[in-house]
Amino acid sequence: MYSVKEIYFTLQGEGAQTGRAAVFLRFAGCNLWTGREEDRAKAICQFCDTDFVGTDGPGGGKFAEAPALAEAVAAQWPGGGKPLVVCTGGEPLLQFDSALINALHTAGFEIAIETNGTLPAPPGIDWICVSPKAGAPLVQRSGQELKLVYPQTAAPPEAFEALDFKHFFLQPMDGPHREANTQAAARYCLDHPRWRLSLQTHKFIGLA
Ligand SMILES: C[S@@+](CC[C@H](N)C(=O)[O-])C[C@H]1O[C@@H](n2cnc3c(N)ncnc32)[C@H](O)[C@@H]1O
Ligand SMILES: Nc1nc2[nH]cc(C(=O)O)c2c(=O)[nH]1
Ligand code: SF4
Ligand SMILES: [Mg+2]
Repeated sequence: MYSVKEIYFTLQGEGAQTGRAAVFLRFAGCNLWTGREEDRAKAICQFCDTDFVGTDGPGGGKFAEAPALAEAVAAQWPGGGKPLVVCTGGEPLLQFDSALINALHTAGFEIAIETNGTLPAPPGIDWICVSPKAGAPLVQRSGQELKLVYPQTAAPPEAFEALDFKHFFLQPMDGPHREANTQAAARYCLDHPRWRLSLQTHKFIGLA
């Protein structure tokens, strides 16, 4: 059984695949926050910008089997190009499994995942984006991109730059200090050129 908050078609707004059309498959639930505002201050991850509670979003629901979920994802793809699904959440690795990887590949999709890295990714995922969180164990230490929300005092970029990733991104923390965080992230990338700046471009243009 998969609990899905929402399924929708948009452009990947972040990281190395920015601008690419993708179906977003957002799983419900996370291991670093309940998703309830009253719990935010005591959560391990306190800056989350996402509603991942419940299965009530567009295209959301409970899916008993992987093929049914893959079919719901495929129904959102308009045709043409290389179909891409971005599996996110919440924390997708709480629910993601080899049955779903097989079903999405069978449906013709390239599979990307956005994860906090606290759980190991099963084999077969085409694009792994890990976004480490201060105070949480980092288990998934390899992939295509590491996208660190910046700044996190207890998770400085230097702690991650030796890991096995192709791309290293800093993404300014959204919230009340977004502008200052963006300046600080840009400054860090200027001073440390192996890091690149990832802006959440979908937010500029009103995409979800
Ligand atoms: C909502 S999370 C879901 C996937 C997974 N739980 C994770 O944290 O990577 C998707 C992406 O948004 C980032 N993110 C969450 N809140 C943010 C914020 N306030 N500002 C910038 N990026 C944020 C996360 O770090 C992650 O890269
Ligand atoms: N357009 C768009 N791109 C994204 N890339 C990662 C996102 C996420 O929430 O995981 C996200 C998102 O929520 N929207
Ligand atoms: S780990 Fe990801 S989904 Fe969970 S609270 Fe943090 S940013 Fe949100
Ligand atoms: Mg998002």
